[in-house]
Amino acid sequence: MAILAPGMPIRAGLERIVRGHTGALIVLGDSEKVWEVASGGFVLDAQLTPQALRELCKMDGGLILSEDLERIKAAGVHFVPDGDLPTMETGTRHRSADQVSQQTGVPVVVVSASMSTMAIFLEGERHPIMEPNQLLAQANQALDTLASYRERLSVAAMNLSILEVRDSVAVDDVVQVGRRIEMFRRIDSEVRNYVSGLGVQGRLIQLQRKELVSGVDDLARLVSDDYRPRYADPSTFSISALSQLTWEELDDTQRMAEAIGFDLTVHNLGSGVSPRGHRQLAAISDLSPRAAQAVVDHFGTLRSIVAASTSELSQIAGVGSQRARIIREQLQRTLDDESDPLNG
Ligand SMILES: Nc1ncnc2c1ncn2[C@@H]1O[C@H](COP(=O)(O)OP(=O)(O)OP(=O)(O)O)[C@@H](O)[C@H]1O
Repeated sequence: MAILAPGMPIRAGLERIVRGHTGALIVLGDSEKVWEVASGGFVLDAQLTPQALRELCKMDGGLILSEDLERIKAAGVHFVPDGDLPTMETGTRHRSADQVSQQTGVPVVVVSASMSTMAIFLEGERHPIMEPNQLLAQANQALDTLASYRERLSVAAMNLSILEVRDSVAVDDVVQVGRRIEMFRRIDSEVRNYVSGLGVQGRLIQLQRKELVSGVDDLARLVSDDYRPRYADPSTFSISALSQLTWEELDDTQRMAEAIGFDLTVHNLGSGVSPRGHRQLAAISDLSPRAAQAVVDHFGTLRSIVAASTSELSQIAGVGSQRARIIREQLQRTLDDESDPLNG
C-alpha cells in the first residue's frame, strides 16, 4: 500500500484519472501469470509518470506495470480471467480486476469512472484507496483505539504484578494479559497500515504510535519467560503464538491457554502458576539484565526472590547491597503502585 501513498507517482496518476472522470484498471506487476490472462492491447516500455498513466488510461482496456512498478509494460489490454472465480463485483471492470488479482496473485488497482472511487484488489478482497483526509481521520480513530487498548493492557499488567507479588497467579491471569497484548498488537497492525498508506503525512501518527507500542514487545517476552515451563522452549511456549488465533478464538480462554503453550492436561485455568521474576526484575532500572538473570537463576521463582533478605540478594553477582535494597523496596512497592508497569 505504501506505493499508493499520497505523493507517489502512481497515486498522483490515479488522482488525475479520478478528476478526469475516466476509469482505470492497472495490474501492479507483469508476472507470467499476468501475461497469460492478457489479450490484445499493445506492449510498450514507458517510464511510469502521472501524465503517462492518465493518458494511457483514456484507452479502452487496462494497463500492466513492471514488477518494480517503475515502468508501464502494456496498455489497452483486455483481461480474460477465469470467469468462475468468485466475486461480489457487478461492473465488468471491477469483476475483471478482482478475478485477475485472484488468479495471478498480483494486486490490481481500479478507478471507477462512474463512482470516482479508487480501490485495490488483493487476495480476493477489495480495499478502498481513500482520500488523504479520509485516511487521516480513520488513522486518528485507530490511534485513539490503540491508546485505550494500551491503557487496558497496562491495567492488566499491573494486576498481574500485584498477583505475582502475592504469589496468587492462576493460568487464567496470564491468559488475560496475553489477550490484551494480542488485541493491542492487532490494532497496532491496523495503525501501521494507515501509516504506510499515508506516506509522509503519516509521520505524526507514526510518532504517537511509537510511544504507545514502547515496552509491549518486552512485556510479551518477559511474561513468556516468566511462565514458560522448564522443559519448554520459546517455540512451544510464547504469548506471541496468539497471533495465530482468529478474533473469535481470542474470546475462548481455554483455546488461548493452549495456544500460549500451557499443558491443560496438567493445569486447568484456575491452577496456580509461579513466575520466575524476569518481568519484575526488568522493571528495576538499576539492575543489569545479566544481574537480573543471575538473581532468577539463583532463586528460581519470584516467590523466593520476594522472600529473600537484602543480604541474601546482595550476594548475587552484579547486585551488591545497594541494588539488593532497591529490589526489596521495589517489590514491596508493587503491592500498592499505581504507575504504568510497562514503563517500569
Ligand atoms: N476484462 C477487462 N479488461 C480490461 N478492461 C476492462 C475489462 N472489463 C472492463 N474493462 C474496462 O472497463 C470499462 C468500463 O466497464 P464497466 O462500466 O462495465 O465497468 P465497471 O466495473 O462498472 O466500472 P466503472 O465504475 O468505471 O463504470 C470498459 O469500457 C473497459 O475499458
